[in-house]
Amino acid sequence: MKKVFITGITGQDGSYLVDLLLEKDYEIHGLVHRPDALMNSNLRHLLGDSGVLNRRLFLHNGAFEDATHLRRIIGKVKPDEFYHLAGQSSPRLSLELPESTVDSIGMATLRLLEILRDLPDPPKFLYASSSEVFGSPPHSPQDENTPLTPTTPYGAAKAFSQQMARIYRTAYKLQTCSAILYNHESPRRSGNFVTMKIARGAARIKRGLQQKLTLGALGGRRDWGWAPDYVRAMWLMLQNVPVDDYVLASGRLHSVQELVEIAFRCVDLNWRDHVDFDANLVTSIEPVAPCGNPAKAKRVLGWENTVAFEEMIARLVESELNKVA
Ligand SMILES: C[C@H]1O[C@H](OP(=O)(O)OP(=O)(O)OC[C@H]2O[C@@H](n3cnc4c(=O)[nH]c(N)nc43)[C@H](O)[C@@H]2O)[C@@H](O)[C@@H](O)C1=O
Repeated sequence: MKKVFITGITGQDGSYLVDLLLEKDYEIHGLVHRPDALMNSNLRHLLGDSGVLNRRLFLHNGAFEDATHLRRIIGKVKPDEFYHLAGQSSPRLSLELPESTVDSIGMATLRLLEILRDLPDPPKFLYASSSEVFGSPPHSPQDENTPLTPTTPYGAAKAFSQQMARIYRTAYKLQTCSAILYNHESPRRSGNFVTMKIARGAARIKRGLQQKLTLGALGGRRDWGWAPDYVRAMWLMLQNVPVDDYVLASGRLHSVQELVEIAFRCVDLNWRDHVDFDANLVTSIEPVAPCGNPAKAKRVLGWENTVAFEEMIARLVESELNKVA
C-alpha cells in the first residue's frame, strides 16, 4: 500500500486529496495544528458515528517551527508521495502580515525540503504554488515559462518556494515539483474568499437571513476553476516521472461582477438590490490579467478543468442554500 503525507490536510484541497487517495487505496498521513478542530474541518465527513477517523487516515500534531519533530514524524512514516499544501492563503492579508506569511509559506517549504533531502529514500514532492507568482506578467495567458514577477509578499513567498522545489530537483536530484494553481473553488471553500462569500450571501439573502452583501469591488478578474479537478491534477503530476511543474488553470478570465450576477440569478434576485461596498475590503494590489494556459497539463497529463464558471457558481450557491434550508 502506497503511503502519502499531506500538509494542509484539513483545507479545501487537502480534504479533496484525502477523498481521492482513499479511493485509490493509499495510507494517508497528515499534519494538523489542532486535532480537536477536526469536527469543524473539511474532514468531518470521514468521522464515523463513533467519531473515529477512517482506518487508513492518520493525523499527526505538528508545526513548521518545530523542524525536529517534523523530521521525526516524516522519518517514521516514510511516505512515497508528499503534497505540501499548507500556508497562509490570502494575498491581501500578506500585505498586512508579510513576516508571518513568508515564514508560513517560504521557510516552511524550505524546512520540509531539507528534511526530505536527508531521507534514505525521499518521496516524490508536490508544492502547491499559485498564479500570484506572476503578479504583473508580461503576457496573458501565463504558462510554465512566464517569468515570475510577484507583486505581494504572498506571491514572493510562493515564488521562493516554487524556485526551491525546482532547485532541489536539479541540484539534489529529488523528484520535487510545483503545481502553479489559479483560483479554484468548491463548496468546501472558506468564506474568506470571494466566491464563497458571494454564494453564501446570495443564499442567506434568499432565505431572509441577511439583508446585504458587502464587497470590496467588482472589477477584479480571475481564472476560476473547480477544486476537485485541480486536486486530481496534483495526483496526476506525481504519477508522471520525472516530475515537472505545471500551470493548472481553466484558461478563462471572469470578473467579480459576473460572479455576483450569476450567483444572484441562481436565487432569482437582482444583485443591485442587495450588494453594497466597503472601501476597507478593496485589495490595494491586484494581479494583472491572471489567466493561465493549461496546455501542458492537457498535453502531458490529459488534464483539464471540467466544470465551467457558471456551473461552479451554481454548485456553490446550491450547497449554501442547502445549509440554510
Ligand atoms: C490564486 C490565489 O487565489 C486566491 O486569492 P485571491 O485571488 O486574492 O482570492 P479572493 O477570492 O480573496 O479574491 C478574488 C477577487 O475578489 C475581489 N473581492 C472583492 N470584494 C471582496 C471581498 O469582500 N472579499 C474577498 N476575499 N475578495 C473580494 C478581490 O479584490 C479579488 O479581486 C487564493 O486561493 C490564493 O491562495 C491564491 O493563491
